[in-house]
Amino acid sequence: MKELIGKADVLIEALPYIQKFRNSIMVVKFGGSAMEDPGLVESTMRDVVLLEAIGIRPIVVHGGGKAISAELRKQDIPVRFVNGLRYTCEKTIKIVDDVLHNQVNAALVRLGNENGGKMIGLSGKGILHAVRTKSVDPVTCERQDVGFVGEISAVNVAPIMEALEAGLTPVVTPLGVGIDGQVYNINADIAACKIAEAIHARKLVFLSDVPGVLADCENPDSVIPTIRTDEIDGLVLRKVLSGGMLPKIKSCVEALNSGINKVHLIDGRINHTLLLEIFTDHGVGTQIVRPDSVM
Ligand SMILES: Nc1ncnc2c1ncn2[C@@H]1O[C@H](COP(=O)(O)OP(=O)(O)O)[C@@H](O)[C@H]1O
Ligand SMILES: CC(=O)N[C@@H](CCC(=O)OP(=O)(O)O)C(=O)O
Repeated sequence: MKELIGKADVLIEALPYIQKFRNSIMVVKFGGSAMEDPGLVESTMRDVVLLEAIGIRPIVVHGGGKAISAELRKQDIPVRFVNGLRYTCEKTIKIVDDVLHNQVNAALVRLGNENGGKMIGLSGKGILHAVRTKSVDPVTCERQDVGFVGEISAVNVAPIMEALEAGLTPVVTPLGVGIDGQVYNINADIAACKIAEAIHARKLVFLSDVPGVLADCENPDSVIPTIRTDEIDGLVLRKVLSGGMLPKIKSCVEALNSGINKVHLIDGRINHTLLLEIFTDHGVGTQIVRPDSVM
């Protein structure tokens, strides 16, 4: 009996958070690096189903960088990243489109629905308008061509809003299309931030393969619990942030500056980390805030 009452206590503890976030739109960026363990992927999608079931309106924007790299290697196509962005040649963009849509998106939607969710896969191609971009070195500002990589010029929120209004959870691929019809590869972190901005999401959470932003990448215990946006340039210059963390943090700053209240970076390799972040006060991972926001 004691054990059963304990379970009910857990539900009651979540009550203020359920009341706070009910009807709120929450963007969950599910990184490819947190998708290595199939059991965890299913558990994460089940957590999203729980959010949906209690009246929070989640939008999943997923990555799939590791799955894309694996497919490129299988086809003997070199894998190259420049400041966190994949060099994307003509062959690569086709593989990116195929892997994101047919492998990653399809699997996430299926897992969500098998667990009682109402998920719908949406290609970013109907949502993200893009123009070809270059990679910019965060320290030297040197620009480098990275092929068919897009910068988001506009977000068509209609397909996402239609899905939400129909009670569905959109699961979105990070792809965009130019006015000429060219498909562009878009970093999923940037896609998640731009969608969160355009849709005025209440919360934006990144699930990745690190416990948070680390002061020392070699030391998993060095998580920085809170980072103010005005501290980020210093972290970049001191090379505390590198690789995949660069587009993530850069786009978080833009999202915060355009009205998103808080961004959270949490460890997608830990079971139920998303629920812990939303329904407890324990503060897992790193939160990124504007200097003026109350902590
Ligand atoms: N200071 C830092 N703290 C944590 N991770 C960092 C840091 N700097 C660079 N990284 C790298 O960023 C990676 C996460 O970004 P990325 O590989 O793009 O993951 P995702 O698939 O979740 O987008 C980590 O695995 C780590 O290698
Ligand atoms: C331009 C660019 O780098 N696009 C990414 C898109 C997928 C992605 O961002 O996946 P993660 O979130 O798993 O890193 C790529 O090709 O890997």
